This record gives sequence, structure tokens and C-alpha cells, in this order.
Amino acid sequence: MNLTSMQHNKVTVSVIGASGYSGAELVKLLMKHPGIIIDELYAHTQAGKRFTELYPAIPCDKTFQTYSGQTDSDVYFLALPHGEALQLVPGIVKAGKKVIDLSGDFRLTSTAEHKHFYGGDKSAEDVLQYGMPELFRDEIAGSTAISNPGCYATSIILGLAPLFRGGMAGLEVESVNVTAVSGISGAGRSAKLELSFSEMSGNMRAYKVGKHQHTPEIMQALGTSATDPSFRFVMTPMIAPYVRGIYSVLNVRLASPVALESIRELYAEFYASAPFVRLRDGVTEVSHVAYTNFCDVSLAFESDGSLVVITAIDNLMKGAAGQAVQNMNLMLGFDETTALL
Ligand SMILES: NC(=O)C1=CN([C@@H]2O[C@H](COP(=O)(O)OP(=O)(O)OC[C@H]3O[C@@H](n4cnc5c(N)ncnc54)[C@H](OP(=O)(O)O)[C@@H]3O)[C@@H](O)[C@H]2O)C=CC1
Ligand SMILES: CC(=O)N[C@@H](CCC(=O)OP(=O)(O)O)C(=O)O
Repeated sequence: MNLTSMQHNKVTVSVIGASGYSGAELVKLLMKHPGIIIDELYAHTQAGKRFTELYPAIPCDKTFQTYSGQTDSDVYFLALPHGEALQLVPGIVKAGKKVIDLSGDFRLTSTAEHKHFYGGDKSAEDVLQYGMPELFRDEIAGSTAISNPGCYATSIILGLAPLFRGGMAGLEVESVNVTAVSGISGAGRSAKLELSFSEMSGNMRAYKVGKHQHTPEIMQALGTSATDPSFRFVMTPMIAPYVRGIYSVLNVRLASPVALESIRELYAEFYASAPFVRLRDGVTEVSHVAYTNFCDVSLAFESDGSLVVITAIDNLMKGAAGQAVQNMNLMLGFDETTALL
């Protein structure tokens, strides 16, 4: 049964990929949103099962359906593996519905970079408004389709945006060296041998060194390029044995010294109207943001004069479902924080 917004005076929302970690987190958030009603939940291998069979802690009485091109809801979230949304989003947009896609399919403007990092072809039109409210609030509010940012990308862009987009005269970034650690839920729900308890317990490892798919996304959002000879960006992702959270340590070399107080003021001003970015006095910790939509940011200087920005987010909240709901709120004219605080 499909519900109509006319019947309920609420916005109807469906989630495609609702059986996965990001999809289930979306369901949890949507259930407490006063302005929407959950319509259909779609899954792939789990179709036919009840939502609570997979997620007993979330009391949603829906049964997973198979998606076959329905466009009856007002809003569609897609939380699918890379490549799947490319096939589905155009039809939903054409039917005049709002879309928020959590995959990497529509993030990169360069088709060559997309092919290099995601391994598939897409056309130049397959780009949607990038859904980072702290950078593109007005554009998101005026959009019908959004590409939700990647989890590492969110934690790193929010840590660097004031330096690149804050307009501080004389501030020049020469290089950024990122070490970022993800909890295991960042890899999704499907079982992978190298992520099993016996492999990961008491362990930690780097992966995709020098070739993580979020590198071009970060460059794009900051308005710079990893191939710019005057700017150097390196990123080392790691996985560690905790469930939720991304902890990014950004070592930033500036062309000339700037007082820490000025940097603090720059960040405070840049995020003055961003309800989910918190500038912290002490060092940020993953446990301070887990299960929340906050991005905590702390600032310090190293003894060699480089700026150290540390950010922490929950990968399934600000890194995925929380940010997606934040985008939906902006698109529909709800308060940005609805269902998120
Ligand atoms: N996990 C995270 O922290 C983040 C994830 N993302 C992105 O969000 C998207 C979802 O990620 P995540 O929730 O982790 O993934 P999961 O692996 O947990 O879930 C994947 C979902 O997609 C469905 N699915 C799998 N294969 C297919 C297919 N061939 N056709 C249709 N549906 C399929 C699954 O259905 P079923 O279970 O029924 O088989 C499930 O609902 C990905 O693009 C991911 O990169 C973005 C930011 C953070
Ligand atoms: C721990 C882990 O494996 N994390 C995934 C991040 C997945 C993600 O959210 O990235 P996209 O948004 O680009 O899908 C990775 O590093 O590829």
C-alpha cells in the first residue's frame, strides 16, 4: 500500500536499501520525524523479511519489498552499493520526486575520476547537488536531488573548509596530510572475511593507501586539486575495531604562520550558523559524537608550526543517514535539526 501526502498532510518517504546499515539508520531517524510518514522499505536479498527480523531494536512494522521502479512516494532515499543508484535515480527524478542518494554515484563531476576511483562509466549529466549543508545550504534547499557526501569526505571537508573557503586574507595551505580511522560499520553490513571479529579484534590496518575514492570528492568540495603542483594532499585511511565513528587527524602546513586565535576565529565564524559542527576546546573523541549528527572539531599547532585539525563524526549519522535527513529537512523546508537532536 502506498500512502499519499494528501491523505496524511505529511511527506511520504521510501528507503531503497533499507536493510543495510545506512538504510536502517535512516529508518530509525525517519520514525521520529514529525513531518514525514514512512511509505515503503526496499531491500535486495532480504526482501520479504520484516524489518524487525534484522533490526529488533528499531520498532518499525514494515516488511522489505523488492524495488521495481515505483515512484509513488514524495521522497526517495537510496542507500545502495556503488553503481546501483545510477540506474534508478533518473527515473525517480523524472517522475518529479525528491531524491537523496547516499552512494558515490553522483558525487564526482569528472567522469574520468569517477571511472578511476569507482571503476564504472557514467555520463557528465550524472552529477547531483553535493549535500553538505555547511557548504551548500541554499543550493540544497533549492534542489530536488542530492548526492550525499562520503563518510571520510565529510569528516575531512568539515575539518578543512574554513581554510579553503573561509576567505581569510593571506592564508595559504601548502599541504594536508590526513590520517583517518573508521569503525567497521563504515564498510556496511555484508560479511567480509578481513572484517570478521577474529581478524579485527585487537587489530588495526591501513587500506586503500593513496587511492581512496574520497580523495577527489574532498578536492572537489574544497575547490582544489590533488594534482595542483602548489598543493599536496595525502590521505591514509585505517580501520580499527570499534563499530561507529570516523576520527580524522589533518596535519596542515601553512605557507606562513597564523596565530591559533585567528584560526579559531575563522572556524567559529565559518560555522556560526551550522548546528552540527562543534568547535571543541579539548581534543575531540569518537565517543563524544557516536550516535549523533555532530562533527566535533579541535585545533592545535604542532611544534614545527603545522596546524593540526582533528575531527570526529559518526559514520552512519553525519557520515551518512544523519546528513541525508539534514538534507531532506532543508529540501522540504523543515528546521535543519528535525529528528536529529
Ligand atoms: N556504512 C557507512 O558508514 C556509509 C555508507 N555510505 C554509502 O551508503 C551506501 C549503503 O552503504 P551501507 O549501508 O554501508 O551498505 P550495506 O552493505 O549495509 O547495505 C547495502 C544495501 O543495498 C542493498 N543491495 C545490495 N546489493 C544490491 C543490489 N545489487 N541491488 C539492489 N540492492 C542491493 C542491500 O540489500 P540486502 O541487504 O537486502 O541484500 C542493502 O539494503 C553505499 O553506497 C555506501 O558506500 C556512505 C557513507 C557512510
Ligand atoms: C571502513 C570502510 O570500508 N569504509 C568505506 C567507506 C564507505 C563509504 O561510506 O564510502 P562511500 O560513501 O564512498 O561509499 C571505504 O573506505 O570505502
